[in-house]
Amino acid sequence: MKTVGILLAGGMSRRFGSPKAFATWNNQFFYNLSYAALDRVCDDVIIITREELLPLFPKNLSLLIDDHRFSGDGPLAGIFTGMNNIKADQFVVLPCDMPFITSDELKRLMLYRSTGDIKAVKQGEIFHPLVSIWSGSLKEKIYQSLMSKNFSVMQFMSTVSTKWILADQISDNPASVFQNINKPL
Ligand SMILES: Nc1nc2c(ncn2[C@@H]2O[C@H](COP(=O)(O)OP(=O)(O)OP(=O)(O)O)[C@@H](O)[C@H]2O)c(=O)[nH]1
Repeated sequence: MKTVGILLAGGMSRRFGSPKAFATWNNQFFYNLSYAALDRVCDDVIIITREELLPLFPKNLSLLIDDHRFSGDGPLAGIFTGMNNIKADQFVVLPCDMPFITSDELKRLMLYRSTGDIKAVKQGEIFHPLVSIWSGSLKEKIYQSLMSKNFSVMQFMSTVSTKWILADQISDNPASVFQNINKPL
């Protein structure tokens, strides 16, 4: 079973004020922390970003810019871009703005038994749709959704079989781990 990591790093970071992928924690770029988590559990990892940010990343990493038909259309477009460029049975998706997630949580999410199309994390009333595992068979459906201008990840998830895994089932410290950084720390 081939597993590919998709690291979403193509957002505008309007609330943060500068590209979140290059924010730092413990002297490490956010994107690097998420990349390391994915790299430990996936066969390959691909960073999906936008053109302006491309030159900022090291050249040795696998990088793609969003499919030009859907550039600026949000994370679903990023996920499609990854799936459309690299074949895999499953894709482990992470955003670049949840830097405290480690390979431990991802491993436990991967091991969680589910027969659905998507497994994603829910923490109390908070949904984390971008901390998720997607079946490679969803590519065409995502394409149709984007073509119909339905860009919402949550909306897409409601149209397929999505299993929400409680954060405390895959983490011993979910409140610290599943922090979504939208504003400067
Ligand atoms: N590849 C790609 N990633 C995206 C896109 N939009 C958002 N993301 C990523 O998805 C994750 C969640 O993004 P958000 O925080 O919702 O949006 P943002 O644009 O980064 O931030 P705001 O401008 O403050 O809303 C982050 O990792 C973003 O980098 C996009 O159009 N393409």
